[in-house]
Amino acid sequence: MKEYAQAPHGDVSAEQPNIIEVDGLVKRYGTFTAVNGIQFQVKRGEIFGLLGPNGAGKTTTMEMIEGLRQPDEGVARVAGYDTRTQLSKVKEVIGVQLQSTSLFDLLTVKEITAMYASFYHVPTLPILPLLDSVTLSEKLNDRVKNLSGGQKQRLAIALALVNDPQVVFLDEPTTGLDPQARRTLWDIILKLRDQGKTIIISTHYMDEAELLSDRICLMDRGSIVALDTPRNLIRSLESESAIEFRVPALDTMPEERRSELLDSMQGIEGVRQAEFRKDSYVLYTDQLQSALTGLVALTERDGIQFTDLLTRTATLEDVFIHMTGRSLRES
Ligand SMILES: Nc1ncnc2c1ncn2[C@@H]1O[C@H](COP(=O)(O)OP(=O)(O)OP(=O)(O)O)[C@@H](O)[C@H]1O
Repeated sequence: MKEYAQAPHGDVSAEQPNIIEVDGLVKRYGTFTAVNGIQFQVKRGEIFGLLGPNGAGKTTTMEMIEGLRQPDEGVARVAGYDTRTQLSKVKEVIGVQLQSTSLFDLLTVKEITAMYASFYHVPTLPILPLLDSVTLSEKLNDRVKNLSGGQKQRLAIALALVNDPQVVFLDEPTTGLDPQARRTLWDIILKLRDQGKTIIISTHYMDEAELLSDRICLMDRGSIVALDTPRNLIRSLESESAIEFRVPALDTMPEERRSELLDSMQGIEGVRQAEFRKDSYVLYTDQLQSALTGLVALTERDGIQFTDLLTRTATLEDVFIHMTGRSLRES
């Protein structure tokens, strides 16, 4: 199996010019504010991940940048073009992956690609090499309805690339796909970046965001909670490792005793942060050995049994929980 651990994060030089500028974007639906005054820049050639739980405002943000949705306030510029007033220019330089459900089921792969190409006034890419680049050349004459989920998503990406755009928008491209199909798509996305394309990808999978993105914009409830490289986001926890375990006696423990226990754990040498989450304790540390030793000493002293102990490296999920108090999945 291919090894993804070495994904080339941070290749994009800080000196690259901005290709997208988002300044104070707001979107309201009635009294509900879906996007609440966000601001960021995307550099040419980077993969920029929008990561957040369902309803965080990722799609709305992307659609305002694409010019598909009018912001109530603020400005988005793509390659210098204002998406409100220069939409036809914006359309020439962007490609947008459509959700597979909106593809025409009865057309063949080749026909739908030719149809999309015919929409453009700018020169489009030759169809066969384009479909080959998303490993669909063998499916040329198959009807869209007969494609698998992964093949449909690859076709949707090919359609987004037909005008050879500078910026490609991918909205949750791997949702619902099996692990192999996700990996195939990741390969295609990384190759697009190698070709110099700028990619904005939204996802609620933290592994995907971490693997693909040069920088990640963590969103929650319409706002940006953090924006940095995956490595720096995790570093912001100041803890490389997390220790998780359960204490079965907790169910019968008085509330006061529970919080005393959490305070004691917080006091273990090397523990930077102690949290109680769902039914488990989570300790964050940069000194795994001394935190573990301290935990064993504490529980022995107080006669507390723990179970299901595991140690792991800290992840973006931990960053999100630290920032918002909720997990990416449960929000
Ligand atoms: N047309 C609309 N009318 C009313 N509310 C809307 C509309 N479109 C989106 N919303 C609401 O705005 C919020 C943000 O939605 P958005 O689709 O941007 O989130 P998201 O982060 O992309 O989530 P998901 O992963 O579920 O697509 C949600 O609470 C959603 O219900």
